[in-house]
Amino acid sequence: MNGPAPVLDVVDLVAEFPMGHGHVTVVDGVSFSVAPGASVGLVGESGSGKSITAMSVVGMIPAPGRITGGSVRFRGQDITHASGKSMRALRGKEIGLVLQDPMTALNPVQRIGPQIVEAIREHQDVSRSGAAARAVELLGQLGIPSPERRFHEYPHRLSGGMRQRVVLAIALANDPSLLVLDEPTTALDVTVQAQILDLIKELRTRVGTAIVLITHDVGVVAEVCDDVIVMYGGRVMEHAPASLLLADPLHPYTIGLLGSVPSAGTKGEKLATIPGAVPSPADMPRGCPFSNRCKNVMTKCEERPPVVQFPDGRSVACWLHGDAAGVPGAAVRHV
Ligand SMILES: Nc1ncnc2c1ncn2[C@@H]1O[C@H](COP(=O)(O)OP(=O)(O)OP(=O)(O)O)[C@@H](O)[C@H]1O
Repeated sequence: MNGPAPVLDVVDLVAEFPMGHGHVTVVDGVSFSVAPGASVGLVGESGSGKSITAMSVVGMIPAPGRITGGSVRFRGQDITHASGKSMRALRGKEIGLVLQDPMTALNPVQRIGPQIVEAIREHQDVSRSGAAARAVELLGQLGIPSPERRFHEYPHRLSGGMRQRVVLAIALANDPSLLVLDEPTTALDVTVQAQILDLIKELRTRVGTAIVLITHDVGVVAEVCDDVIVMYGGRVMEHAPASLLLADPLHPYTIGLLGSVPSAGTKGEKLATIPGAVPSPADMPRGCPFSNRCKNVMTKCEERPPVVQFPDGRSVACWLHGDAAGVPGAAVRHV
């Protein structure tokens, strides 16, 4: 790949949880990279491995889960198996993180303002009053009314959406190089969502922050993401520039997720529901994990599909495209 060195480079990542005498693989050979100022969206149904991918990247895979293959590089440094201490230091400053449950990131017995102030002062040489002013400014930018008053509230006094914005304020406070967001706007109303997306975009251009964003919202994908990774059964089914993926999805799973008439105009719409349910990781079909729900299933799908890389930047793991070796410029990678 040409251009600036990626902020984040994930190669063939595998993550497993122990089960009985064996284990289940919940992230299975995921690769992607994010350049400075670029953004990648992770989409897919619940249980497809998006959160565990994101948590593996930031060193927070919940025990007893662990990374058993592949690598994660942050600004050129291998952090795949970095210690908890060094990852905590990175997460405070260079990696901003917003997970689904905002309470896990907040101290319930400390007022929210001082929590943001502490996050700033831990990594920047600023006075307490300077950091407090910055905290109030951030809360205001995130659409929190009366931020000076809210500064003194405890987390439990705030609604879920407000708490989520406090976590965002902490994640944004130190101008991180990488921002990992798991459904950051799901609980929020449309106006606040738009404010937050604007702030994320501003950070990309001003600081060059690289973004990894998990979302169920097609509108958010269209608005924020340069590239999209569609996951299912822990695997990448399709990876493409967002505009191409929304206009012309290749994988039957992506087509199902986007509904029958996908277009970049499906703003604010949730991903569609596909008949059938995601099997548990232990019951995934062999070969293509989507084969037992796929309208286009073929005998061949009992074998693991190769990843076909098209010259326009799209890649897809599906036997329907498995003969793309004949397409000029296409590359087929057997995994
Ligand atoms: N602590 C855990 N122990 C065992 N299995 C887990 C654990 N956490 C997640 N899993 C399993 O890992 C798989 C991937 O889960 P993950 O949370 O990454 O999916 P997801 O795509 O992010 O879904 P959602 O959109 O609901 O967050 C699921 O099958 C889930 O059951």
